[in-house]
Amino acid sequence: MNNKETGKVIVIVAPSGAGKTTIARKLLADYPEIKFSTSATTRPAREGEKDGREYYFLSEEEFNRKVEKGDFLEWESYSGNKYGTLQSEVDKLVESGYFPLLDIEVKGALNVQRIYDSNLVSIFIKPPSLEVLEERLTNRGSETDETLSKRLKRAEMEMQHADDFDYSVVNDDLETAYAEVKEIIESFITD
Ligand SMILES: Nc1ncnc2c1ncn2[C@@H]1O[C@H](COP(=O)(O)OP(=O)(O)OP(=O)(O)O)[C@@H](O)[C@H]1O
Ligand SMILES: Nc1nc2c(ncn2[C@@H]2O[C@H](COP(=O)(O)O)[C@@H](O)[C@H]2O)c(=O)[nH]1
Repeated sequence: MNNKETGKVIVIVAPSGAGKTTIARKLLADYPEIKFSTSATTRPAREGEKDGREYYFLSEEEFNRKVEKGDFLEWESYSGNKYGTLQSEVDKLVESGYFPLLDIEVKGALNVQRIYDSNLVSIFIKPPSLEVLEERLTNRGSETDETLSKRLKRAEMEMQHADDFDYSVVNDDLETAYAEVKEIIESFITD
């Protein structure tokens, strides 16, 4: 499948810790025609993360310059840092015939959804409960007490937006959730 003419975009959205990156990675491994749209962020890199792969890691000043230049399709502040989708990143992938996959938070996803409209599919990944979400974030070991509590607080608001997206999938058992996501994606990219 080639996406150059159609310019379709895939958005996976979820509260932090629900498992969207885990599901996105499985999609990227199974579908060579789907490519990750690398976002920019002011958050420091986690262990094992590489600049230009997980994110473009920017200083606050570099990020703000890009905002002023209008380089972002969307951007948001999240848990004390800024995150944004670069229009050039999405365009580059479409130009090369790929389906860009955006792994972004709720407010940014709502904005991108408005822009791409019917050329976009959005899937909200739900954790089985907020307790499980906390457990997953804690086990991931990526958060301090402060960032964990900010993310959980934000998750409560984000969960209320589940119905604003095209589909919502509960990520309790990973393989079951992934099978549901695959079905949605296959129908979108072949349509
Ligand atoms: N179905 C599942 N059952 C148990 N653990 C899971 C499941 N899905 C994901 N996880 C684990 O939960 C943690 C959070 O998953 P992941 O990093 O994919 O979340 P995320 O939604 O991308 O978070 P963030 O928005 O912060 O990047 C990871 O350690 C992951 O291995
Ligand atoms: N609005 C946007 N949100 C983004 C973007 N890139 C990532 N994200 C989301 O931020 C949170 C936190 O991510 P983390 O890597 O620090 O755990 C998470 O929900 C991401 O999906 C973006 O470009 N725009």
